[in-house]
Amino acid sequence: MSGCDHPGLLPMEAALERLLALAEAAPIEQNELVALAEADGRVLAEPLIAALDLPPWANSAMDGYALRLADWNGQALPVSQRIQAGTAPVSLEPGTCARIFTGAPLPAGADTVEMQENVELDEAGRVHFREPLKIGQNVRAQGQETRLGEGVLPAGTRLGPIELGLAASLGAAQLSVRRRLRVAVLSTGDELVEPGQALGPGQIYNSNRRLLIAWLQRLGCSVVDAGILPDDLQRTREALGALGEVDLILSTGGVSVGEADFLGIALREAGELALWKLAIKPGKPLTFGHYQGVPVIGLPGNPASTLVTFGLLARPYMLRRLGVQRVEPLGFAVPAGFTWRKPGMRREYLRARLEQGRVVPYANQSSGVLRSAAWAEGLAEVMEGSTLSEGDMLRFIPLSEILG
Ligand SMILES: Nc1nc2c(c(=O)[nH]1)N[C@H]1C(S)=C(S)[C@@H](COP(=O)(O)OP(=O)(O)OC[C@H]3O[C@@H](n4cnc5c(N)ncnc54)[C@H](O)[C@@H]3O)O[C@H]1N2
Ligand code: MOO
Ligand SMILES: [Mg+2]
Repeated sequence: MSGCDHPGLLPMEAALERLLALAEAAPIEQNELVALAEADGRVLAEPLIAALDLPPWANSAMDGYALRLADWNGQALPVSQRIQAGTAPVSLEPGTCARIFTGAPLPAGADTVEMQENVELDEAGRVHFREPLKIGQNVRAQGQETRLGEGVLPAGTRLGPIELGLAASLGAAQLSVRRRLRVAVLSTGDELVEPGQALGPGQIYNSNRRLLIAWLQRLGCSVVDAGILPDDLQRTREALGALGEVDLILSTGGVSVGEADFLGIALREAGELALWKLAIKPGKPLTFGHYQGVPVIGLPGNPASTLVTFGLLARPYMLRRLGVQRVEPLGFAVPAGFTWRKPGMRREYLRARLEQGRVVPYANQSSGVLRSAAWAEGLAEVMEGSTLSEGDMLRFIPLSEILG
């Protein structure tokens, strides 16, 4: 495999680097306190600091008997108390053991738990332990997971079920999170009609709007639906200018070189385009600019181009504005289940599946075919300038890594 530069097309890494630098220059810095129940998908604004030791007290990892090992010389021990989870034990009487259950606090004086399967009880109810016993066995020490005051999650953490569970375990009822990113979604195209309406000649249904709004909602954004914009320069200027209250305008279509592609023109007259034309397929005419100070990402109109550029470029940009550090999907290396004979000038993101551990691309990779992505489990990355034989390794980015 070898790299290959295309004059005028920006390589993927450079495009992403530029976008992330633009994001860092426009960070969202307002925070809000939200209940845990509302925090899924949000970004932590301040580190989560442990307000207690976890576990708060030493407890038993097993159902069994607690003893002080130094008190035991092989003799049977009487049971002096019974301790269930949720109760407070008294100190262990010397020369005795305590009946104890999983998650119950260890009584002061005890340091070891034996599981009930390993002991025998005699008629007098005394417990016969067997060698060997190891001091501390089956005891979960106070603070073994987390110490009071310790930083548990850094600011910039994207909260999901695991982080919310962890915050709950530390007793946090509310978290300080970045406010939602406000994103306007604009669909450009004279041909677009909303589902539910009849199609006229030359018309198609608007799929990008639904795709993007659902995706943005999963990302925790607050969405302004700016509807459909006709292919008209003056209307484009007006529409962009009317969306001032948002953090980002996300449009689809109108960024290529056609005579009805006005989004790029409107952005260019408003100032410098920070980004246009990338060495990727699909997604070449991806555009970034500003309109009256508001960042605008112009996603190419073809639905698979919208999907790829949103997932691999716009999504990282948006997360970085909220302070998330790791914003790019990792993916993993898998062997190709296909051959690739013609090295391309652009890096390709094939809509593909894994079959028997190998990447199989959808047969029709046209950027107009959204069905390819519904069939796919991920994006298979074919580097610019490379050829592939079956079994050669390439990166596979599961859609699940970028869809939320
Ligand atoms: N002469 C050239 N033509 C094109 C080039 C080029 O380099 N030279 N690039 C092609 C590539 S690559 C792409 S990608 C598209 C991008 O076009 P635009 O972003 O300008 O988008 P449109 O022209 O408005 O639409 C493209 C295509 O997508 C359909 N579309 C648009 N919006 C939606 C929507 N909301 N829902 C469903 N489908 C949508 C539209 O009907 C077109 O078929 O340009 C190539 N052309
Ligand atoms: O970049 Mo376009 O998205 O190849 O079809
Ligand atoms: Mg066009």
